Parts: sequence; C-alpha cells; structure tokens
Amino acid sequence: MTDIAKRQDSLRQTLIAAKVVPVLTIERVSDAVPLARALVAGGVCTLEITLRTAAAIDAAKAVIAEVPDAIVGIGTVLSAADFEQAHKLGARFTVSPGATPALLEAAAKSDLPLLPGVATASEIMQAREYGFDTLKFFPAEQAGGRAMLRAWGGPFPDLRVCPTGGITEANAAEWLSEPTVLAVGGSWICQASYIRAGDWAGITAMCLRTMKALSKPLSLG
Ligand SMILES: O=C[C@H](O)COP(=O)(O)O
Ligand SMILES: CC(=O)C(=O)O
Repeated sequence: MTDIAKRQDSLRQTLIAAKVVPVLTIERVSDAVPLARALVAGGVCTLEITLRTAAAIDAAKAVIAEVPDAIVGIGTVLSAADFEQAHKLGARFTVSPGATPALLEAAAKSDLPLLPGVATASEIMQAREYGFDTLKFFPAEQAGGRAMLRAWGGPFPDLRVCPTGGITEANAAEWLSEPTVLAVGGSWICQASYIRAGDWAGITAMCLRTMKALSKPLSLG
C-alpha cells in the first residue's frame, strides 16, 4: 500500500467508527470546549471545526488541548496554506468543500489526511489522480442527492464518501445506509441557536438521539 492509500484507509476507518461528523462553526472561543464536551458526551467524538470564523483556530487549539476524547478535524480548508495551518495545529484530519490541484498536491505529500470535496465526476477523477478515493460529497442534497451517488457507483466502484450539505435528522439514516457512505456530516446536530444559547444539554440530547437512530437497521416499510 502506498503512503497515501494508508492515510486514506485510516481516514475511512475514522469515518466508519464516527458515523456522524458535526460541521462546527464556532463564533466564540469560549464555546469551543463546552461544545466539544457536549458532543463527546453524546457519543459524537469526531468533529470538524471549520475555518469560517475568526475564532476557529483558537477554538481548535482549545479542543485539542482540553478534550482528549475528541478527534479534531479542520474543515473549510481552501488552500495549501490552510492545510499547513491545520497540520501545525495538530489536527487529525482535514476537510475541504472542493479541491484544487495545489491543495491535493500538498495533501498527497503530507502525513495529514485530507477529505477533499467533490460534486462532479470530473472532480472525482481529479482527486483520484492524486490518490484520493475517500471523498466528501458536497453539497450532497443540492448536487444530486443519493441518486447522484448511485450513478457514480458505475464508473467509480471504489469510491467512498462522507456526504454533507442538506443532511438532517430526517434523512441521515437513509444516507448512511448507502453502501458507499462511510459517515454523514452536517450542522444539524449542533445548530447555531443551541451554541449561541449555550444549550450543551440540548446538543448532547440531539447527539444521543441521532446515534441511536443510526445504530438501528433502516426500516424499509
Ligand atoms: O460541510 C459543510 C456544510 O456547510 C454543512 O452543510 P449543512 O449546514 O447543510 O449541514
Ligand atoms: C463545506 C466544507 O466542506 C467545509 O466547509 O469544510
């Protein structure tokens, strides 16, 4: 196995174990640790902290230092420089909404896994050229949903994805039941209104409900 294949395999195992990856937008650094603890208490330990706010870097540092059970990934990685910043922070993986050759090249050479975003067959082909076959399907619902994913199964039988964008409590189990889906991602599990209100118990309750629903066999009736 090449180094990149090993990293992609390890990312696959992380995602399979996680089932759900909350996409976190943290506005206040002081929310980061209680939020991460609330998610971990609800059985959701693999987190994506997006680089969408001024607080993101310090929030990620705080969670990495103070919540050892959290597996912290950095999301909204838009460039090789963002990727390097995530590496310096000690992130366990990185996530990008799309993928440029510069980002894929930087990640292909690094020991830090990247989950690159794709929404078209050409983007999948580009990611594969750099060795990436474990991908984020973004924005999943808006870009064609599960029908699109099944259509990709023909030309790309080895493709495995974490869909995000439009995943909700109502459709998460259906997405996870797709054989090519390793885990589902999204913001529904840690909504901004809960974070703003400091409703950590509410977030833990949502996580527990979600993890319970995702551990049941899907009813086809
Ligand atoms: O991956 C990041 C997306 O912004 C999450 O989408 P969502 O808010 O529809 O869950
Ligand atoms: C959407 C996405 O992949 C991200 O912000 O990381």
